[in-house]
Amino acid sequence: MFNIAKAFRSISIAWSGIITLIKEENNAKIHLASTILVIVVGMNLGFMAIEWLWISLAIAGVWMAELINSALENITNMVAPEHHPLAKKAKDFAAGAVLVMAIWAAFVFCLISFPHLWMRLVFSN
Ligand SMILES: Nc1ncnc2c1ncn2[C@@H]1O[C@H](COP(=O)(O)OP(=O)(O)OP(=O)(O)O)[C@@H](O)[C@H]1O
Repeated sequence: MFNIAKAFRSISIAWSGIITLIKEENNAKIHLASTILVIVVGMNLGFMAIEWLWISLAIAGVWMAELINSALENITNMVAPEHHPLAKKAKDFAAGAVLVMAIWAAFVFCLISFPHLWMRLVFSN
């Protein structure tokens, strides 16, 4: 039978994972600042629904990549606390995944915001 209390507990645990990430990981603080900045800029420039769809996908993608990267980092640290070439590979691959998502997110943001900025410039004169 569906247990609503268990479902809420799972959500609460997942949320606390995100909070721990923000508290402990420097990159997550950068993602948080970028997320807030993008939302503020998007609201200011008046992004349309379809544009918010892409922006939100990009933001969620970066957060997902960072969460998975940090999970893999922790598992790697547990399995191989000493220096190991495979541990290095695992961490570097996971970090690469975050970089790929961050570059794509920056591309999406530029692609969406530049035409808005351009229109602002043209019609402000
Ligand atoms: N056990 C290890 N064996 C070999 N190389 C490692 C090991 N641990 C870390 N490294 C190398 O050092 C780099 C930095 O590792 P670290 O654990 O500090 O993560 P990080 O990249 O600083 O992540 P974050 O800043 O998100 O905490 C890794 O990307 C990897 O190249």
